[in-house]
Amino acid sequence: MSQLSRESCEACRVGAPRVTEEEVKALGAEVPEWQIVERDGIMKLERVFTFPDFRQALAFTQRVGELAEQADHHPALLTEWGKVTVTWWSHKIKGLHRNDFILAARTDEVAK
Ligand SMILES: C[C@H](O)[C@H](O)[C@H]1CNC2=NC(N)=NC(=O)C2=N1
Repeated sequence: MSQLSRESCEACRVGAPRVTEEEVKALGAEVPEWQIVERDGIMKLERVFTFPDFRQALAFTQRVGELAEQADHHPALLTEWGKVTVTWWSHKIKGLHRNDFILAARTDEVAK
């Protein structure tokens, strides 16, 4: 279990600081399989997970949903036959917060 995945998420609030460029570099190194993408001017953290079939993709989707509920911090999830695209960002700050990297690390844990 990675150090980052064990960190606790702080409550997401309007006005919370987005991660700086330096933090993106440092945190990104802890979740190297994730890409930083920008959509509608919002920086997001995204990874595509692949599976042997739809049933296993769906089971993984459920596990990610559970960890999101536990953290009260939710991703966008696209579930397809054999793959799931997970995208994390913080809606309230329209960008990336440390929480998003913590939850990306936790997502990697439940993919195993
Ligand atoms: C009311 C509820 O706690 C908030 O809307 C939470 C829910 N989940 C969330 N998830 C994400 N990714 N960003 C948020 O700002 C957010 N806010």
